[in-house]
Amino acid sequence: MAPSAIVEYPPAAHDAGQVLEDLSDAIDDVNCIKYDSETKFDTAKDKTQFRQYEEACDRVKNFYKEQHEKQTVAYNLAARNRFNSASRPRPEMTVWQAIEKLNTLVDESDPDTTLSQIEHLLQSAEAIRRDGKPRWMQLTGLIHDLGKLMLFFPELETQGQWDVVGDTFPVGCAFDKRIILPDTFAANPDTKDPVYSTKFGIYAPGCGLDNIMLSWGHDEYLYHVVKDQSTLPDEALAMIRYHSFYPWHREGAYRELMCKKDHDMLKAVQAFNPYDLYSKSDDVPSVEVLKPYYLDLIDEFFPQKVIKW
Ligand SMILES: O[C@H]1[C@H](O)[C@@H](O)[C@H](O)[C@@H](O)[C@H]1O
Ligand SMILES: [Fe+2]
Ligand SMILES: [Fe+2]
Repeated sequence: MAPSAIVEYPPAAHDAGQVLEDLSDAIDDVNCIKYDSETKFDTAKDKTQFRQYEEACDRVKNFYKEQHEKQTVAYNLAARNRFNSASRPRPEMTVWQAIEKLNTLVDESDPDTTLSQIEHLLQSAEAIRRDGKPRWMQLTGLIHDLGKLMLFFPELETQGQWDVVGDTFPVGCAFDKRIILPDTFAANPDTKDPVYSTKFGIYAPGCGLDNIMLSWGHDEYLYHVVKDQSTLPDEALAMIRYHSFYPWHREGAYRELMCKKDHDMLKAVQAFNPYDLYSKSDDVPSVEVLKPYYLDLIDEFFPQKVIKW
């Protein structure tokens, strides 16, 4: 360390904000959650080449056109009711069985990978592990897209991929221009609704993201499954629930709906995002080699092993 970096005590300047920031950095260090460290990827692709939706292929563009037309408040309420219905038979399987089951799915919304989901999940988890992040975060990387299993559960009556994958955004208030391909909302009936088409719609400023209906899909579904059946911390739950909410965590939209807690959650989600996105160009991992390590990790945070999906 260069001599100029030696900190004098007592500090010359009494900047309370700075002191607090230093303290919070120190606490993050202790918790091993240093969010701003350099993240390394064996990336063949540079970061500006990801998420290029205007230039994406028809598979992706058609996906978003359909999703943006069909994600309405009415649909959202119906999907949540189906999920919460006490009479819904809940499929049961371990987390690893769920990962293997998802293996056949290729995500139609994704311009950056055509790998199977098991490979995407292992790439994310391995990138987090490589950077020395805590075990709960590695596990979050491993499971974050398991909500896509919805597609295989007929009781949830998913309508195709449009109500399972892709970016998310709130329904019940105006669709922000910072959502990808924003013009494709024109045919969504909620854009003609006198309340849902206004800036805050059915929400109040500062009401908190917990009180917002995000478009229905794999994030929200998995969040509810994991919240009740794992010992993962709040940051992990936020990473799962909001990882597809790019207009918020990347573009800065909908910030006026946040409450105090959401600011901490935003930092966590932003810390998670590069591992989800940029690991897509990493080497394809070997499932068999990695399996024993991740089986242990799953056991650590899912005490009852067999999960109700
Ligand atoms: O295409 C992707 C994919 O479906 C991801 O799982 C989701 O989290 C992203 O936000 C989305 O853009
Ligand atoms: Fe996802
Ligand atoms: Fe992902």
